Amino acid sequence: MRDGDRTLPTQRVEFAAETARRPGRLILRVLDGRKPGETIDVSGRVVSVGRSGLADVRVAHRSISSLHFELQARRSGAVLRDLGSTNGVWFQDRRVQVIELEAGDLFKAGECRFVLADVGEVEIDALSASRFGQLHGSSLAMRELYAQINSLAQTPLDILLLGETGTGKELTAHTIHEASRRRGPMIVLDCGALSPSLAEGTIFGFRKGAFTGAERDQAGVFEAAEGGTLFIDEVGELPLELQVKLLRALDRREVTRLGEPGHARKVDVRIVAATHRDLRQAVAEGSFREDLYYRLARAVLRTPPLREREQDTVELAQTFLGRVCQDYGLELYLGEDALRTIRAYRWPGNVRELRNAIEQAAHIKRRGAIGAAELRVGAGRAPRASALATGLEALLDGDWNYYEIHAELDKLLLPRKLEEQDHNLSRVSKRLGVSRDKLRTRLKELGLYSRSRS
Ligand SMILES: Nc1ncnc2c1ncn2[C@@H]1O[C@H](COP(=O)(O)OP(=O)(O)OP(=O)(O)O)[C@@H](O)[C@H]1O
Repeated sequence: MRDGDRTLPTQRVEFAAETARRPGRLILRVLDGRKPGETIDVSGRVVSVGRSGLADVRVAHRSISSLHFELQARRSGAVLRDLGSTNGVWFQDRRVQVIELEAGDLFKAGECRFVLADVGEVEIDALSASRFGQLHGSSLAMRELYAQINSLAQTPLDILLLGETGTGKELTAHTIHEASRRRGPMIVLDCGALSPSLAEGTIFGFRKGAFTGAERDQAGVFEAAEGGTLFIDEVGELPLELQVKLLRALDRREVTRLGEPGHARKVDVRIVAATHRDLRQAVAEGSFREDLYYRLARAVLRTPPLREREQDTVELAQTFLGRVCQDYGLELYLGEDALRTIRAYRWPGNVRELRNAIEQAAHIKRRGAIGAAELRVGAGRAPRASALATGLEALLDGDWNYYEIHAELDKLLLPRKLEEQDHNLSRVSKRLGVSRDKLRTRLKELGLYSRSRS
């Protein structure tokens, strides 16, 4: 694996399944459009509404974009998000990007009015396990994922994994492969790292002399994964001309090496594809082929972001710490204030961020209790550009409300400024042009106060 993970031998364990309930039932009333007054049950975790067949719910009206908005169920309502529509989403006469709705709220998309008529729970299957294959976590969101992997792994279906960066898509692919009991290997093809000139040869293989530099016959990743699983990571980055060829290979289960026209080779490969991009949006924009999307999306799994499974953070932190200690012969544990910091920090979504924070702290401390001071969560230890590229993008794209976004920005900003000023509150308040009292209140609200001095 590319990320320093370890491959464990496949364990055959029987897990008990249970039924559980989670938010997910949404009833939407469409007041305009072709069938005014129609009530639609849009139950599901995230539901898209638009004019095209790509949307989960189609609303035929000229003012509605092909993918117009999305609803995500919450405990007592739903998060409504504009999907880049032309005519916008409107709530109380204001155009909104993301807003939290309660049952009974009326909103507009283009010229059509909708009411979120009712919300409730749906019944789901979950496994009673705190880990499954290489995935850790005992939150309901993870246990639902385990149940889905468990029921899909041994089917012949190809699987599409959707989820934000660093939420465990690759680990999920490994877990699917292990649980599938397919005897061949799992091969990883990272479309984001493919060199354009070598991409086709890497995927489908080539014959000696097929192009300059092709000095010997070479199998592609499909053939290398024979009898096993081909994990196609960042499939949304695959150039359009290769998307056609990939679709053909998937449909016919055969590949043709470069330089061997007319000589197709049969392959027995299970495909698991992943992307952090919204592929339906990419289809709507024309950068991803619709037929390939439907081919890949026959079975879809979502890896939940950390913010949807906060109860897993301490468990994951302990797991990561155990691994560094084992690898480097360190003797460390998480102190009370570190545990408090881990619980209090609003992790945006990325498990990798949590792992990095633990690993850095372990190398700084080396022995004894890791305290909050070593755990520089959200303190912007990454260079500014990459913090902006990953953290902020995820934040702005995520379903955070106004106050949460400001809190996340402050959690990045304030620890950085405190550190620059040697944790001196007066100097930080002067530097930022905000009163000392206001700054102190804010630090307290965010659980950052204990680390600063006046
Ligand atoms: N459920 C989990 N249990 C244990 N570790 C996890 C879990 N989810 C993610 N991780 C950790 O986070 C890191 C990122 O996971 P992974 O590479 O599978 O994510 P990804 O979604 O494929 O990321 P990217 O989109 O950047 O490729 C892994 O190295 C792993 O250590």
